[in-house]
Amino acid sequence: MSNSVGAVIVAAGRGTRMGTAESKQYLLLQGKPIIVHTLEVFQRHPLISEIVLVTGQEDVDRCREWVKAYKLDKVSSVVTGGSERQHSVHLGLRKLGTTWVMVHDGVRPFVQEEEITACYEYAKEIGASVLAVPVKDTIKQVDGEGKVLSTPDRRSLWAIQTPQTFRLSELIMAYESAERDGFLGTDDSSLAERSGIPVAVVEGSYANIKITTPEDLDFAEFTQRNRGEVQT
Ligand SMILES: Nc1ccn([C@@H]2O[C@H](COP(=O)(O)OP(=O)(O)OP(=O)(O)O)[C@@H](O)[C@H]2O)c(=O)n1
Ligand SMILES: C[C@](O)(CO)[C@H](O)COP(=O)(O)O
Repeated sequence: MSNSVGAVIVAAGRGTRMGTAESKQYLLLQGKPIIVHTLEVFQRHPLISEIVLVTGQEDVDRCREWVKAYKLDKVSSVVTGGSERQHSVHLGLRKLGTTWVMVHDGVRPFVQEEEITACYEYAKEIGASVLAVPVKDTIKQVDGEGKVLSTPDRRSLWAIQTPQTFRLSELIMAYESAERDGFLGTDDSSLAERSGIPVAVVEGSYANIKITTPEDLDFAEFTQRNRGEVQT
């Protein structure tokens, strides 16, 4: 049976927490849109055979231009996303034709090749996988009035990232089930978990940030500069 691996890269958000006129995924990092940096990581990865990019309706044309300009020939389609991340992912899943899918945030350009490989290996072994890091801060559950309810044991807490890796057919079923039930999750794994799919955590790097607020841009510039990226 084919073990082909594809990626759905989601970049249809508005980036409100960034507070910029330009959506954060299109802000320049070392002269290149953040989304292009992210796409290039998966374009370069030998495991990935197909990429579907999900973006805002008004950005489809310029994304298609960037796909051509940066020779991102693994991108098979650029599609319009939805009002929530979950809707965007679902629209992307429908366009992919591989056995496995890695769902990845377009604003996480610092994922490393070996992390992508590890996510696939663990997903093959366990059923599904998510890249993550152990939390460094103490986490507390707090009620609506700001009163501390509990302090979970930190040793069991992980900060979940992307890519999140699944058998495409299983993730599509999980998405359809969530849609039927009106369930809205903040990541893909929560939909898989509720459908009974076992998910493994793959320890990654704290550098695999989701560029979300202005201070993340400073970190992103520093990281990109210090990675000495070979301009392609
Ligand atoms: N309707 C949406 C919402 C989010 N995303 C994508 O999902 C990823 C993670 O979402 P987030 O960081 O929350 O991005 P935004 O929703 O754009 O940010 P904000 O919540 O600050 O508006 C991003 O690459 C974003 O573009 C998407 O494709 N479709
Ligand atoms: C999917 C995710 O990046 C895992 O941490 C996160 O849940 C996305 O949340 P957002 O609010 O859509 O950025």
